[in-house]
Amino acid sequence: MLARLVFTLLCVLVCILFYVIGFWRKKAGDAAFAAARTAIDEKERDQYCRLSVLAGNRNACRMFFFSHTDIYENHQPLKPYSFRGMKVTFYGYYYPARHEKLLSNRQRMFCHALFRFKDGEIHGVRFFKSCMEAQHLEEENLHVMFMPCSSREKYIRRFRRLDEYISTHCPQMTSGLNDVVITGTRESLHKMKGGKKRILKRNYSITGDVEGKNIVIVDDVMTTGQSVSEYKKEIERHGGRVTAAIFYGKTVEVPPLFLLRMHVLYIQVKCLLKTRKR
Ligand SMILES: O=C(O)c1cc(=O)[nH]c(=O)n1[C@@H]1O[C@H](COP(=O)(O)O)[C@@H](O)[C@H]1O
Repeated sequence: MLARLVFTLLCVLVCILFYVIGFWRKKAGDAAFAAARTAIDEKERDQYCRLSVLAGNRNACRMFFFSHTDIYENHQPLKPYSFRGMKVTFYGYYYPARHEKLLSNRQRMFCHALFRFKDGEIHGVRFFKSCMEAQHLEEENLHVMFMPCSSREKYIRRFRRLDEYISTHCPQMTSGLNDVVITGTRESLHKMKGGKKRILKRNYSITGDVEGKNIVIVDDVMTTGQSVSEYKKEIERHGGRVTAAIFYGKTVEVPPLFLLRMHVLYIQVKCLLKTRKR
């Protein structure tokens, strides 16, 4: 009887202990995360962020990933790579708006610039030139085609300034802004369900003469790459040859949080061993 009572008491004590540890671990994680968000420089931000990850804070895991995107992503900005028969380059990483609070000032500014490009508020010439230079395409005879958007207004607003730039500053290139007619409106692609398996509703037709032309596609964001590859197929059905594609941003994909935690643990242990050796 007494043994059973002692056992029950011990179990209750252990539960209380776990609860208290969990409670303070969460508090410590939240505090470190708050410190990371208000840190004055990247180094301090990273240190607090790692502590918060170790204390189990999920947002800190995402923040850690965003600060080290280049380690996890297969492709780097302005480094061309092959994708479904095209050379692809992007200008920078795009972090979806829901993660805005976890970004550094530099990343936030980049995403704001991307949104302004999407809305036609900035011309995107620097992005265009940088990506074309990265692929050594500045001097090539190319026909530039723009990715059709959800409506005609958006399409013209977004790309008209690049169209002007190409017509006035790039004598060796031609702009295909008017090769496409947007026939109706469709939902924004990122709102469609189904990820890579979603069925894209085509709301445009190619009316310009693209036959035999060497084509580069320009778009704002690449996420799964499905829309650019469908557009490429459609252009090729009309006789064009799509050799390259450039994007203002490439959407990052957050890896499983568990992997991020393991990575942070590994880094912390390595740091600890290093300081003990000294
Ligand atoms: O404006 C969008 O629809 C959009 C928002 C967003 O957060 N991410 C995003 O990729 N898109 C659009 O989705 C298209 C790329 O999606 P994928 O086909 O998955 O590569 C581009 O035309 C983007 O404009």
